[in-house]
Amino acid sequence: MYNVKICKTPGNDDLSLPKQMSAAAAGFDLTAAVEEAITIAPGEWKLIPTGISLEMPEQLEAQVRPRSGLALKHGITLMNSPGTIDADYRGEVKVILHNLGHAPFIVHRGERIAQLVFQMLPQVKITEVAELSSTVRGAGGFGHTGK
Ligand SMILES: O=c1ccn([C@H]2C[C@H](O)[C@@H](COP(=O)(O)OP(=O)(O)OP(=O)(O)O)O2)c(=O)[nH]1
Ligand SMILES: [Mg+2]
Repeated sequence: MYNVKICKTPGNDDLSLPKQMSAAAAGFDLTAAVEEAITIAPGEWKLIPTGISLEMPEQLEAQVRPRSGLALKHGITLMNSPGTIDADYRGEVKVILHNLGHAPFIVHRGERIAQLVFQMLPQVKITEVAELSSTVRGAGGFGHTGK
């Protein structure tokens, strides 16, 4: 169990903290901290504040992921899905909502717009070498094994 601290950004005391909607939900739903409802036209994307900032242990990252219901019903996804929240980021978590649907999408204050999933990060050190080991796959990729 990891302890993650959450701070509400000023003016957002009325909003709920990121919340799991079932006992073992992977995601903590994020709410829109827009002052007034805003509209995202079809094809447009907008940066939406969530009203929180985080402090998590360095072994973790947080991913911001779309909600499947909004994707299925309204074509709403995230421009950079999954968004990456670094453990040393102390700013407000924001979400780049992208309307791939055919109708304008209205974001209301307090609406659940995305979800935060915490992940373990392996510690990695990068080393430059002249050559890599050979494998059967080699450089084959991008569908080279067929459909
Ligand atoms: O969907 C997102 C993605 C990022 N961030 C914040 C947290 C993250 O730690 C920081 C930087 O994100 P990223 O590394 O993806 O963006 P960048 O374009 O590389 O910016 P930077 O140069 O600040 O790292 O922005 C969000 O709030 N929401
Ligand atoms: Mg970066």
